[in-house]
Amino acid sequence: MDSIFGVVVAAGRSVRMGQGVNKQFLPLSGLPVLARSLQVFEEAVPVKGYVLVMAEGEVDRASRLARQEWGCRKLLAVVPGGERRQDSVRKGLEALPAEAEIVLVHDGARPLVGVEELVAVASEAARWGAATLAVPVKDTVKEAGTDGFVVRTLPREALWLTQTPQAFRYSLLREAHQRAEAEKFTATDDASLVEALGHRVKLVPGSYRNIKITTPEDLAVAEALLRAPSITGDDQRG
Ligand SMILES: Nc1ccn([C@@H]2O[C@H](COP(=O)(O)OP(=O)(O)OP(=O)(O)O)[C@@H](O)[C@H]2O)c(=O)n1
Ligand SMILES: C[C@](O)(CO)[C@H](O)COP(=O)(O)O
Repeated sequence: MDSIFGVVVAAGRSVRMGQGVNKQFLPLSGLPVLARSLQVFEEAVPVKGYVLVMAEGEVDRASRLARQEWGCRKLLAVVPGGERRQDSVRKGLEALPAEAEIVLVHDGARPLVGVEELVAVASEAARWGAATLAVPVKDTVKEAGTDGFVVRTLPREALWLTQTPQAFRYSLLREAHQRAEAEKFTATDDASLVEALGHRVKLVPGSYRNIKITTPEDLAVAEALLRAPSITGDDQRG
């Protein structure tokens, strides 16, 4: 059995949430978004431990809340993040113990992921080296020009929305981050950095419930989903 660890990033600025606070501290059905995200790592038995990445000024607060109020027992360290998401992930990776073989990278802003999804993506990473949860696109996607007109319509059958956790062999993800640093390459997810190495990333079908809390309406949607645990919408492909 591979040694599985996690990195949860929550060091962003929450600009699109527009409330002037870290969105991951906002309450979601009575519990902060971040507490819910960490709970999944606590409950996933194969996960041995995880590192939390926070903005520099929130490290102490998050550490106290997680350990004293949210009951986080597998939390190994809370470390300061960086300017870009990938900087925060890199700093989290550097704080993992040497025994880490598989690493799950998760957005603190995705509180609705299920334990079984987390375990599934880790298991695919153990097999393929790199894997990400993803769901098929439901809308028709247009590529636009700077003039605001459509350039082309993309073939929907081939399009997936990627989520987190994304899981990787630790050595592969470290190499991908080091290469991105050396080549000044920025990407919005870790899978892209691994793809840039020429390594294949396995898509693991996830759930439409696993939304990212980005704008205010996402909180309302997440509240509704928590009230209706049986709604998944995962069969609605087309
Ligand atoms: N420098 C950064 C940027 C983002 N994140 C984290 O990466 C996840 C996904 O990012 P996103 O949802 O875009 O969060 P923000 O960057 O905070 O959002 P915004 O662009 O609206 O400021 C979030 O959990 C966020 O806290 C991070 O740890 N460090
Ligand atoms: C990692 C991610 O959640 C996958 O969908 C997403 O790319 C994060 O992007 P953001 O711009 O930081 O929201």
